[in-house]
Amino acid sequence: MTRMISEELRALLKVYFIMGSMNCSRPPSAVLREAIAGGITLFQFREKGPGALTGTARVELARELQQICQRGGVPFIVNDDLELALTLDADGIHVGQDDAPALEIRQRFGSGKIIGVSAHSLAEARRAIADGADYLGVGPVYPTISKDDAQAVRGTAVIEELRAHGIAHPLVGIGGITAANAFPVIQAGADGISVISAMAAAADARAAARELAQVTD
Ligand SMILES: Cc1ncc(COP(=O)(O)OP(=O)(O)O)c(N)n1
Ligand SMILES: Cc1ncsc1CCOP(=O)(O)O
Ligand SMILES: [Mg+2]
Repeated sequence: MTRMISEELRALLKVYFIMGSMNCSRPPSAVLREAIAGGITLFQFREKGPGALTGTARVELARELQQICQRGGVPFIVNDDLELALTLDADGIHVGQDDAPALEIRQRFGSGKIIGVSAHSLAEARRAIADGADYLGVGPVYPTISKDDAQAVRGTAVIEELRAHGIAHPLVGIGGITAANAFPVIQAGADGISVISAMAAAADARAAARELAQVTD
């Protein structure tokens, strides 16, 4: 399979939902179905941190959510775990600066898969692109309650800096993004936004997804 062209990927990044069971007070399957009905364009399975499932239960949840994505026509990305991504034949993987390098992931995962890499600076973005990243996750833009070890809040400055230095790669902003504060992220040059709590903790994930989709359209 050939690498996904940037324009196709840019469209997939518009409303990128990231979730694990520990982010939900309702069954994750129900939250994901609602989010898909509301118009999410990409989903990342991120089952980690306090209260996260492990072992077989984690793999079973991943399979269940992958099936929901497949039925809904939304690509399924795995956070961090290349073995899980390979086992499930996921559509892609997202890795950070402390995870396996994109170069190594590309060698094992194949050319048709989506590889996302977190970048907090111009240098990290350049390295990720050189290593074969398809898209960048840039943040935290705003304060977040969903990642204990998040780096310092950067506002939209890093996104602006990357675009000003000619980085045209597909990218999403991440960290504390809601429908109320998403527009500056797009204005700064992001192709889309990625969120956990704005959708996973919403009483109505479908409405939350719709509101976010309106901002990024
Ligand atoms: C789209 C997107 N952007 C950034 C991240 C953060 O990845 P990382 O820095 O590896 O942190 P963890 O999510 O693994 O805790 C992401 N997951 N997705
Ligand atoms: C995974 C991750 N990486 C940087 S911030 C963050 C958490 C985003 O979650 P929320 O949208 O709830 O702030
Ligand atoms: Mg990671």
